[in-house]
Amino acid sequence: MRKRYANPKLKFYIGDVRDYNSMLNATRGVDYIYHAAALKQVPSCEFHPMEAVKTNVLGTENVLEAAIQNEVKRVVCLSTDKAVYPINAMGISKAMMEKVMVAKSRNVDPEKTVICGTRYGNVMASRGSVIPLFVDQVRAGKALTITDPNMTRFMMTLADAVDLVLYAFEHGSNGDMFVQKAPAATVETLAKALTDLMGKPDHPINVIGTRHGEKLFEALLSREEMACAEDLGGYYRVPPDLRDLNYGKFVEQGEEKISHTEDYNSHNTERLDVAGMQALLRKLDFIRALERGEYINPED
Ligand SMILES: O=c1ccn([C@@H]2O[C@H](COP(=O)(O)OP(=O)(O)O[C@H]3O[C@H](CO)[C@@H](O)[C@H](O)[C@H]3O)[C@@H](O)[C@H]2O)c(=O)[nH]1
Repeated sequence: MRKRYANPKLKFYIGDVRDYNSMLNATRGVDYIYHAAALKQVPSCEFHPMEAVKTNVLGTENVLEAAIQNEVKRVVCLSTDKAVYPINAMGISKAMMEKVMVAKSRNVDPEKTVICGTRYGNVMASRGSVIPLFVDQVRAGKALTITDPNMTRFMMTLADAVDLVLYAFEHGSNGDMFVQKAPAATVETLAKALTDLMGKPDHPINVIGTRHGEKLFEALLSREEMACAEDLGGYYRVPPDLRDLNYGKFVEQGEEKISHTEDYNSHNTERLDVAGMQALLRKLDFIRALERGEYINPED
């Protein structure tokens, strides 16, 4: 990266979010932090859950504590839809990360530091994800490995994800969580959209079944969060729960609105059909290249 960007404004440190002192050192004199460091693969976290705890939970505590100590003005923490109603170790560790983020933000002086977060769904064509995998399978003449044709996922481009983080950066108050309203598609629709775009509409498909730790659909906001979310047009803002530790407020007072609210998930959001999915795919350079019969690495 140092050679690729060759920019004197960039500084690189050797360090680890697991090590508080290295975070303290790396955040000295810093104004803003985008905290994206994470173990993000579902299967590896499932087999090594304590590694996920160390990086995603304790690492976040280190980043935030160092940011507070060094009076960093703003910190945006990146989370995932898998942190909502989590069922796998990666999602559970990210849910705990969010709790750490909100707890820290409660006790911080907003004149000095603001800590907020974002949650997003699948970033299309990110490293190790299904779109580059399907493209490689088509190019290699191998059958597409579909887990469950009816499984849905929110679909976001990298540009959408960056916009969301910048929106949170500009508008966040302490403890706020931002999500972007996003469409979703079934895996079957995604596969059809891709094979058609690549001129292989009859490419074979192999249904392999749901993988370890996977959900049929993802939620970006729980129904409790939907009940207090502020609708900002393209985004939702969820303010932190600021009830204090007065136990009675949790036990004796309910919230009727929650009973009538649905969560915001990839089954009930806008559903893309094949044409809609293709329109979104065409926003990616490497997909437009594929349509022209060229191949460029999606990570370049
Ligand atoms: O061979 C495959 C691989 C995946 N899928 C499906 O494709 C969808 C997307 O899978 P994948 O691209 O592997 O992403 P996820 O497992 O949903 O996780 C990604 O998206 C999350 C947000 O939901 C991030 O938090 C994770 O870090 C990131 O890896 C899922 O429905 C999978 O079941 C298949 O059908 N066949």
